[in-house]
Amino acid sequence: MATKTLKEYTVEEVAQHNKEGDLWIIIDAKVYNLSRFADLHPGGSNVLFAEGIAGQDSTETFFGLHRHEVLLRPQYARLQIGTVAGEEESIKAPVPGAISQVPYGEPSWLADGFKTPYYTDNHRAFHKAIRTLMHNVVQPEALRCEENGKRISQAVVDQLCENNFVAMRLGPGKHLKGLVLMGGVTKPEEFDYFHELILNGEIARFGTRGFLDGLLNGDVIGLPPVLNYGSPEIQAKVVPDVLAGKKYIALAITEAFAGSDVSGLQTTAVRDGDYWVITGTKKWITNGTFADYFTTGCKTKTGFTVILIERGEGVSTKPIKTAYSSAAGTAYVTFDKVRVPVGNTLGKVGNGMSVILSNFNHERWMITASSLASQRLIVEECLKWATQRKVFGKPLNSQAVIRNKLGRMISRVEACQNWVETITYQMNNMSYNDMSSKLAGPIGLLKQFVSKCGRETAEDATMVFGGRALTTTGMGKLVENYHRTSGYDAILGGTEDILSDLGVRQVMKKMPKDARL
Ligand code: HEM
Repeated sequence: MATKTLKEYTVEEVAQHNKEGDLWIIIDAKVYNLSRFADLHPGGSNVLFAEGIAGQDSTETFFGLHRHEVLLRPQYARLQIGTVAGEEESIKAPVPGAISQVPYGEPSWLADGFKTPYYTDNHRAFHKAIRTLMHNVVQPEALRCEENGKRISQAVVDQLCENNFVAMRLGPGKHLKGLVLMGGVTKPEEFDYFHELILNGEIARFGTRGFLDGLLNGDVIGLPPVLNYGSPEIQAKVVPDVLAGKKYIALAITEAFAGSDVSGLQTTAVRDGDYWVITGTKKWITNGTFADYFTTGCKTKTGFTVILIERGEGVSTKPIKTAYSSAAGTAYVTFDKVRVPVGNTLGKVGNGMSVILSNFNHERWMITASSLASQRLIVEECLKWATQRKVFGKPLNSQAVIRNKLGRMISRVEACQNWVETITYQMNNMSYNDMSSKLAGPIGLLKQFVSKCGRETAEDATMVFGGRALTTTGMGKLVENYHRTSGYDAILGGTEDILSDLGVRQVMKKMPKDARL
């Protein structure tokens, strides 16, 4: 495709084109011909003919009203006809894989001059590879799906799975053996919880919370019970296809009748020879609209049992409308006398509670890691906005009340980051049994703390952005999405109140009998 040659113009030449039918403006040393676009401009045409805009350098006004990405969209980029002689652009397009230079825009291990006890050169290389892949492949898809509510496309899943994305999201372990991770950047035996922490953060940086759950979170919580408790036959049938992105799986525990109080579940599995006959409903099932398998909590004669159900006769799913995008595939699932081979039982009959509990720490930590990265993105948005937005002739950050909010946002996200990293370090260095017994309480407390901090930051960010935080497009769109959806982090995987309670109950259990003031 032929590229347009850009001419150089002087400021005086541009100034001649300042009327209807002949309108040029300068934004950041680039000359745009808006003559034909003016009538199509979403902000109206009259604002473009105002004094100080038509034929003039409108950089400051432009960045008070638009995100930079507007200029990068192909339909607008082609309005550029030249550059201003002797001037250079100062606001650069984001480079795939680049590190933000905004203070606190990145965790400190990525900031210039800061040291870290946790991350190695391999984590840095891995981070760069993941961020580049996310920028090039996932971000455009995330923005599209968040808006149109469609599930992630198979083409994008295929590209992700070429890098063994689903396998990495399950964390370190023997399921990684023999796989090539991110084109070989990290060897399976090198992959640790800090790699996974990086991955969980990078997928959460688009301000698209519904899509984030649609990015195969069902696999992350639905597959581990199969990996850890499924028979060799079931594993051979299910695991390779799910890791390859050919099939999808969802965790189906919660019901309209019962959530955390698993004993109240009403989905029943009754034995009929070599089959279970399963009847019941499940609600809020992430990725359920497109899942091929359901890791399902059932009431059996003796207690609670987890059974893998394949989509087929008697299984139906319908989307539930929730506050976030239906790209998450949140479903209401109905099982109507579904016949499932007894061999699909995961773990022992009646032992479902330990099957489910075994993955809770990982799930909660995973939600926390993504929640933390979304929170940091909002801090970065606020720092940028408070600097570029002028009120009464001064930047927003010249107001003490705004600086105070920023100070609290930064402190919260840094506190969360440090705690998440400390827990991640423990996960890296503890045996599985130690993790189960020692970390359930701390991870519960960590998750409720991070989500609570996130919701406070969502409130503060809304005040900083004002009306812009209420619109799904434009300057405040990320803040709008975060404010509307940060409650998901506070609820999915265990609500804040329940997790806080869990943490304290663990403390009570471990209090020394002779502790006295
Ligand atoms: C290359 C030049 C320009 C392009 C491509 C452009 C494009 C757009 C787009 C796509 C929107 C919709 C909101 C969004 O998605 O961010 C918008 C809104 C707007 N634009 Fe422009 N614009 C340009 C220049 C200007 C200039 C120079 C002004 C100066 C007054 C202006 C004033 C506005 C206003 C007031 C809005 C409404 C903002 C809001 O609703 O908050 N635009 N423009």
